Amino acid sequence: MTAVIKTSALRKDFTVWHKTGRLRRQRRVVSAVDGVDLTVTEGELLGYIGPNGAGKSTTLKMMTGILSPSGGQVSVCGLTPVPQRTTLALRIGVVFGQRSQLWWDLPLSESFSLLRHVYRVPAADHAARLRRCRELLDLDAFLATPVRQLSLGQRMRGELTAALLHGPKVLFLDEPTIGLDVLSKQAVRGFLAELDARGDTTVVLTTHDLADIEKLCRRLVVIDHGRVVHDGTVAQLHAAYRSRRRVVVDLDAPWPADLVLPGASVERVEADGLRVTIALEDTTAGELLGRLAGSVALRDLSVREPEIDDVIARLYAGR
Ligand SMILES: Nc1ncnc2c1ncn2[C@@H]1O[C@H](COP(=O)(O)OP(=O)(O)OP(=O)(O)O)[C@@H](O)[C@H]1O
Repeated sequence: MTAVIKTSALRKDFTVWHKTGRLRRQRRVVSAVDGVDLTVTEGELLGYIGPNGAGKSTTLKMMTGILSPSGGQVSVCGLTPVPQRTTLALRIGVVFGQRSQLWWDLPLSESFSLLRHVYRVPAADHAARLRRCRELLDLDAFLATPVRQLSLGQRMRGELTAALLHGPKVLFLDEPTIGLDVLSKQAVRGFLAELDARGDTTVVLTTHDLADIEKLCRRLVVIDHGRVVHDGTVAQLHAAYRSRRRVVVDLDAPWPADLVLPGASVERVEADGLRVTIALEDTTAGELLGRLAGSVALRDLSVREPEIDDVIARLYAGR
């Protein structure tokens, strides 16, 4: 597999000054990215997550040539981002929440035409890519609307299109679903899933919306205080943090507090003892059911898979 993005011991330090008195200031160095080693291969869709201030945007800015590293190496499409920024711009697409590639006073469609000239895209390629985006992102209803009048969800769909019209090899997305309504989120996720299925674009996605991760990413890199604390699949993350399945049982008579459940623990008792949530630690739902059937008046039962929010919350809390 070809490595499209490679970083080794990548660092970024910022110097910040704090006021310590009326005229005094103290210098402090913040290591926003503190030795990140990462390899992303062609066609991967990588989720890059972490709590606020973890260093996600700073990493993306170094990968896209906006910021120079303080140390280590970064290469994207075989190029060194800052010195080769102009060449790199032709090979990557970028959607950063705060920045826009669109012309605010022009209709969306005119921004797309201008971008074709900026990137010198052959007309047929441009038309084919735009057609696909129009279909998948449902753009037609607002193509003639000036960008400043678009809703956030409409603009984000426009930004995604703008980032892809020159056919980049790598797409960097910083919080593409933040603040979007349910339908726009679905449209963006569906679009990214389709992009992933085609396999010709490598995507790096930062998000605080863990549903994005669950729906889209096989591989997840978690960064905290500038360091990688997990690199693997979502399933591996659950295994590492011993995520547990839960069984919720509804009863006809209150839960007997003295009941012993080997390999499981009672997490919550509600509804006057008629609903109990049990975490499976070292047993299966089947074994638990067998045990419960002889001891309590079961009315209903459901099994809940571990939620990624839980495991991520535990990971962040343990830092
Ligand atoms: N230009 C800057 N000058 C000084 N400090 C900065 C600068 N940019 C980022 N930082 C600091 O570097 C750290 C990492 O910031 P970064 O924006 O990369 O985090 P993030 O993971 O993207 O966070 P968020 O989820 O809140 O967007 C933070 O402590 C931040 O305050």
